[in-house]
Amino acid sequence: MSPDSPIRERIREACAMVRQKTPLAQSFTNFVTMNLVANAQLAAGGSAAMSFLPDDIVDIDDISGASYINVGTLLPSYRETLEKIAQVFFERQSLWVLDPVAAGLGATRTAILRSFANYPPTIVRANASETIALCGIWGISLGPDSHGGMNRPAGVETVDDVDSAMPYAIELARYLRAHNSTHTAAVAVSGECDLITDGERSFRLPGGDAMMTKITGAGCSLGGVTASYLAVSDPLIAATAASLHYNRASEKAGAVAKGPGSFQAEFLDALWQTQPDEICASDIIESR
Ligand SMILES: Nc1ncnc2c1ncn2[C@@H]1O[C@H](COP(=O)(O)OP(=O)(O)O)[C@@H](O)[C@H]1O
Ligand SMILES: Cc1ncsc1CCOP(=O)(O)O
Ligand SMILES: [Mg+2]
Repeated sequence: MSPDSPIRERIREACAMVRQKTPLAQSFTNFVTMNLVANAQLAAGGSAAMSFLPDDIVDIDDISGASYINVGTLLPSYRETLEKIAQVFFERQSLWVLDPVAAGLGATRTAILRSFANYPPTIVRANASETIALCGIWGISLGPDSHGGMNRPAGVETVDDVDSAMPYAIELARYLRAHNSTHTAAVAVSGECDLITDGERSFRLPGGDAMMTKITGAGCSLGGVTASYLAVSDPLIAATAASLHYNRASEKAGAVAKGPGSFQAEFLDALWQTQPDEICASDIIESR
């Protein structure tokens, strides 16, 4: 992507707006990484609120710029609760991000994710295996020889690479645009070289530090920060800006950290310190 692409100015503007407006993006997320989600949203410039009760979620939605649902840890009540919340978001045309953590693993998680097909999010943020598995659960395939779907549960970590998930991500983004209530969407597939697509345009985002795979919550917190950006920009720009912010910050953290513990602390500092001009100047490889 050329240095003078209009996309870069939209990314810079989104980064500036998150800092200026401190948008609230609420989260219904897992217990393992909830604290990092909130701290990453604050370090990126946003504000956070975590809730698990449908009526509370709706009240917070009234004052939120976007919301985030992450299915990493489940309780028995979630089977009904999460479908109801997604339906309310759909009816209210609320903007929201889904992280389908461990998609394909377990009957309850699969039933919850399947229910979201009727009330889909604005953005799906996932690793490659979760992206492929979610397409299988929602009946989105690439044709007779595609392998995606429920037969590839990977747990929390990916067992696929971003390149193999790319055709699925493109179809998934097209599904979101056709079926969600705002008809705008993006899919962010994280990995060694991230992919962001709206079903028409696709960006590959090289860089970032591999130590991100050694802290739990790197992906979950990226989902939360993506929601912070969605509160101030359109889905394609929000997903791109959040992922670029993460990559530039993780590179800074990787340069000074001595292991995963100091890396996480250095990463939060770097999220806070990394500026819009640096983020929008990132290497972005566009493919159509
Ligand atoms: N090999 C890697 N090198 C650099 N950055 C990576 C690598 N793998 C993942 N990341 C980054 O870590 C963050 C979380 O991605 P990932 O680990 O794929 O999500 P999840 O934790 O949901 O599986 C993203 O910002 C992604 O770009
Ligand atoms: C370990 C674990 N178990 C259920 S959720 C979770 C955290 C996953 O975090 P991430 O997807 O960001 O690695
Ligand atoms: Mg994850």
